[in-house]
Amino acid sequence: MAAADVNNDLAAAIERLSEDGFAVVDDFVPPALVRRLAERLDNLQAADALATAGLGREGERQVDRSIRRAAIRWLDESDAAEADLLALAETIRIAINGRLFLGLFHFECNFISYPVGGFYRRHLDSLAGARNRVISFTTYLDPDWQAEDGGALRIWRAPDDVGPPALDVLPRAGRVALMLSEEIPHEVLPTNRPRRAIAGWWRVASG
Ligand SMILES: O=C(O)CCC(=O)C(=O)O
Ligand SMILES: [Fe+2]
Repeated sequence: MAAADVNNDLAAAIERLSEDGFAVVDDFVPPALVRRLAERLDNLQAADALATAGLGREGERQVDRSIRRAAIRWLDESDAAEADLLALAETIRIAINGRLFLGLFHFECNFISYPVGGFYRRHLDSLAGARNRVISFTTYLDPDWQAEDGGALRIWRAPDDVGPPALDVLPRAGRVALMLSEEIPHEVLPTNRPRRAIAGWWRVASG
């Protein structure tokens, strides 16, 4: 996809994000970068460098395998593929701030590796009022994902929405989903094949 198309798609997605609380952009992460990130995650996994995912921030981690079954590792700039993903996220941050004036500041993100049978039950990424995580980002690293592979990201419209979901997002390679962290409950349905994702959050400057 040409850069101009990507920018148009991103602008339209940010518009939907502000109206609906969530938006999905296909083919946002270029295939070559998806491959490098997938390889990086595989290498980390082979080196036993992933941690069992907990709930909440590092340091106050609780591991509850009835809520979440996955392994994670935080990204940083020291690996070239990770740095390129962080640079791409920075373009999203600037675009969101330019349109929605949210004052997004800090970004943190982690690789998530879900084994067959892995899942993440319905949750919000941030508790309202804490001004903690403001916008959530996810992207996916597995080629040729099909509906029967399971593992959809299931999204509802509001914290107290217990009706049918608004959307099931298949974790297709290159796809980016954005959500308002305090507003949009979501879950990862059990996956029938190993599922490689990156999830991140922008915060506003505190204080
Ligand atoms: O893997 C996904 O699609 C979403 C992950 C998620 O909701 C989270 O890490 O908070
Ligand atoms: Fe989440």
